[in-house]
Amino acid sequence: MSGAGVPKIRLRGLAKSFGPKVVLDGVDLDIRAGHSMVILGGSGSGKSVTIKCILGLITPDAGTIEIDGRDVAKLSRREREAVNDRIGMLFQNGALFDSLPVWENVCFKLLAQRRITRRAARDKAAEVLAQVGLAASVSDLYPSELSGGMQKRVGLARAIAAEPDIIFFDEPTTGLDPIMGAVIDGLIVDCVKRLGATAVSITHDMASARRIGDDAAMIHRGKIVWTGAAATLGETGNAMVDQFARGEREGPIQMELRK
Ligand SMILES: Nc1ncnc2c1ncn2[C@@H]1O[C@H](COP(=O)(O)OP(=O)(O)OP(=O)(O)O)[C@@H](O)[C@H]1O
Repeated sequence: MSGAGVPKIRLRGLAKSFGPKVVLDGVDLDIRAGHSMVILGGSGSGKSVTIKCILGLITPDAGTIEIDGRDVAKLSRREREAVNDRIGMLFQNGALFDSLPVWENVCFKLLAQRRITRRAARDKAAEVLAQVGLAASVSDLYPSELSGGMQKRVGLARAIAAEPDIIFFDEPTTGLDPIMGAVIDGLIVDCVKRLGATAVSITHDMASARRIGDDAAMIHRGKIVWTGAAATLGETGNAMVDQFARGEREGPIQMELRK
């Protein structure tokens, strides 16, 4: 458990370059426990690289990542694995395994870690599918037999099945029609609340950002240039953030691109 005031995730001076290309240039960010943070930024601004650093998939060149107040670089491999076991992830394209039926996809992590029998996994899958509004009969279908919205729901069910306390959402509404996007956002909010989890989302969809976020942060040129309430997006008073949130061609970001 986090103590009062200790962020669930704290990034300080996070830096990462690929060859000569500086992607993260000193990212400082606090993500509050039990809250939902939305990370905004242009294409290629380093949102995914930031999340991959937190997940331990990319090693930063400099800076620290603390989860529950502990510097993850100082954890043993076993401790790091234990941290990752408490993290769920909804990938942009669902990333479901085509060769496995829905129920095995949903309980993949629990089965792989032998935390559940195959029989119990079927029951667990039905229970979690119900939480994302899918009937138990979907359990035996394969991902190719599902619509995009259903695949997203199954991906969400998989992300929450192991009852994580941190969940990452990578562009959860991309590729969905606006109504299905709103439905998925509602499910995300419900599931995160039910688990009492900390959520971190990447999205380019401002309506979605306002719906799922408590807090928002904008990354630009490898740094966090603004943090504030997600509800204020578009009217933050920060010209860069408001331009981005409103999708306006003219503004400080455009001026920089012209240089
Ligand atoms: N493994 C890698 N090797 C080399 N360059 C990389 C690698 N991963 C990311 N990059 C580069 O880092 C930059 C930031 O990538 P990242 O995927 O974090 O962007 P993003 O903000 O998530 O963008 P988008 O919104 O388009 O998904 C890009 O220029 C990308 O090409």
